[in-house]
Amino acid sequence: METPFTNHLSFEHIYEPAEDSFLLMDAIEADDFWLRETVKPTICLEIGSGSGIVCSAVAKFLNVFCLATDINSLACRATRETAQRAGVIVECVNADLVKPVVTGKIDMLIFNPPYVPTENYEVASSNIAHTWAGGLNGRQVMDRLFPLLPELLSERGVFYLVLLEQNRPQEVERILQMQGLECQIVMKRRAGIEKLCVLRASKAQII
Ligand SMILES: C[S@@+](CC[C@H](N)C(=O)[O-])C[C@H]1O[C@@H](n2cnc3c(N)ncnc32)[C@H](O)[C@@H]1O
Repeated sequence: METPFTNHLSFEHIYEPAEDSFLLMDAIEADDFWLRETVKPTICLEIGSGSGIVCSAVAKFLNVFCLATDINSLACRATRETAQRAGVIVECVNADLVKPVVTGKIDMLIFNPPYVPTENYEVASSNIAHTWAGGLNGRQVMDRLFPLLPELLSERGVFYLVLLEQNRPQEVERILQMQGLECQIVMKRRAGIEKLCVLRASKAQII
């Protein structure tokens, strides 16, 4: 997948693309055939788009219409700029998780969440803390999304989530399986001291 340029951005208040961003893009690229042949996504939503590097790359790679949300308004602006420079349109809304998004229509949902285990008070303590501080087990933000998934995803919808080993990926798998989603860890990577993986949770049949 072609990586969009982000050198027009300052990373003082938004997340600078890192190993987790690239792992997510690689995991999606590895599903290329299945995505094109089975999911055939028409609407993709990235939650927490940051610089916009992931949704812009996905919009271009799969030729899919991308929506994005970010709780940081500066990230929303960055996302729009990155998309424009990549030659795609991404509508980014300044919102908490998926608040304004129409449910039942999302074929592809992407989230590289704030996943670092911290004290709960650190979550949302600043724009930059929003990018990494995940509270207890690093799951405070992503756990709020899980109950919304069955309604949010379309009949063939698929969800890609970046997780850290300390987030207890197997526990997350069980939570999502209980909501009728088929789950699999599709990629793992070590980045310094972090052990990262991408979990895929799907309504569409996996071949
Ligand atoms: C780890 S960064 C990922 C940025 C980008 N997607 C990437 O992979 O490079 C997490 C992003 O989620 C955003 N975020 C954190 N909490 C959020 C929430 N409740 N709703 C929407 N976005 C949120 C942060 O502002 C940040 O941009």
